[in-house]
Amino acid sequence: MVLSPQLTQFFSQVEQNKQGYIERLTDAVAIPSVSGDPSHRQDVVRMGEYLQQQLKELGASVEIRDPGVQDWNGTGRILQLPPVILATVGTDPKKKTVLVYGHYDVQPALKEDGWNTDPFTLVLDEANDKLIGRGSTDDKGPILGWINVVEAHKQLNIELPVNIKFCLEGMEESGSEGLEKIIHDEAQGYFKDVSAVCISDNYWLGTEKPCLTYGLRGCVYYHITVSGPAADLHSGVFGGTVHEPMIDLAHLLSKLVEPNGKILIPGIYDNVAPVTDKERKTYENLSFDLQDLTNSVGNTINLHSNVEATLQHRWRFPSLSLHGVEGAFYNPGDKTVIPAKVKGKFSIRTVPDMDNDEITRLVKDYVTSEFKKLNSKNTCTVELTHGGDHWLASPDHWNYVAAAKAVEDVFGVQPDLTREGCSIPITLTFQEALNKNVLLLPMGRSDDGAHSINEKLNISNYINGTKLLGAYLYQVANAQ
Ligand SMILES: NCC(=O)N[C@@H](Cc1c[nH]cn1)C(=O)O
Ligand SMILES: [Zn+2]
Ligand SMILES: [Zn+2]
Repeated sequence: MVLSPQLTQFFSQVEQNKQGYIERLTDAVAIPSVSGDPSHRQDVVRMGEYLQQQLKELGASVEIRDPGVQDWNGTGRILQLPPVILATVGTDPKKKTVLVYGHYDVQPALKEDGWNTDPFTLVLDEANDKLIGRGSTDDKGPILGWINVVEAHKQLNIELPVNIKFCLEGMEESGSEGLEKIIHDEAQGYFKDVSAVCISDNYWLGTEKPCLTYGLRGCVYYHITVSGPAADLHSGVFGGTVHEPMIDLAHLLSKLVEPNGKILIPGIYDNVAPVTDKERKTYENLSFDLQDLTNSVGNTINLHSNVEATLQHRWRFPSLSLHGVEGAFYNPGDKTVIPAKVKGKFSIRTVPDMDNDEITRLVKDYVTSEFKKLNSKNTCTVELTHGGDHWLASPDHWNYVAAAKAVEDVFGVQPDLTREGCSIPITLTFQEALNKNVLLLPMGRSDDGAHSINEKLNISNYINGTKLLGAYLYQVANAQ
């Protein structure tokens, strides 16, 4: 494979800039832009301002859109949502325009969660090729990767091969509130000339080989609330004399899913698309084995004994997870309390051709009928708290062909074609509102620990990932 002179020049500029790129990620990780915690809302805004400044310094024209306000967790506490950043680099009508989406908010992180180091101080561990810190891989590293590409071209005084339009939000980890409306409102405005969309916000299947991702599961999230007593009760005084909300809830939660992962809600599997022979072939020859799962999980607790079943249950079958119970006693030690009101939280990852409204109807009917069987005098309600649809794109599209060639330019291998088990609901919005192909082009590895403790991005993934994003733009420019 022979690289063009521009790409050769660009790759060597990226190598030279390595220190500067790490410093940029250090600055970004230091801003604790946790969207799910109101006390950090100003930090999310500050992170957005940091990106706007970086983009302006590189010559981008930057606009912001106001997504409005948020009623935090339905508590009546009204919070301003962080701005959506729309930035344009290049407006040449003869060039294609790539829309780049990313998010500048992060998941919560506390040292006490088990981090080895302060989550918001980027640790450079050169011996192990790691950059450790919250947001390093999800999603600050990839966003900065795009900015690094623009900077390298400016330094080299060469034009980008395509126009870039950025759409950066600060609420992805909290349901992307307000973004969907902005995309629809701007479909014939800011987003009008977009040729294709690229999102770098997921991970390689394993740790060795890059991949392109063309599918995501959806997610519907529910709360079951059981309440009875007017206040928490003494279990010695009242235990055995009243219906206990926590006992009712434990029974209900146990009726949702079997320990082997089978969902017990009647009708839930009815609309799951059958596995075709063509699809079966897509699980062959992927750079993934059960040891990759074990390594990422940190234990041998796999439900399925082969790769095909494991990937099918991650990508194309629904799953139900129990997340937690609000209102229950959870501190260390023993407290002899009967909690007055408990809220069980669970979600279902959805797949083609499941329908969110239909799932919610099935969930509500089932939980209500199971509660009736308990003959409890407590009150039980079920509510959908947020939902997003599954997504599937065509990997035969020129956008994917361009990305595959870019992977070969940088890594000298053909990428795996993968789907993902997680959800980025805005992906489907871009596809439907703009009627353009969307590509997921990950930078990080499967063991990066996104959302977990000690989140990391390998230094080589950051640097080669920056090269990949740039090479992709060149291949898009040449695509038919
Ligand atoms: N990087 C994608 C990701 O982690 N997405 C979240 C989105 C989500 C869904 N409900 C709440 N957040 C995921 O959990 O899949
Ligand atoms: Zn993300
Ligand atoms: Zn995330």
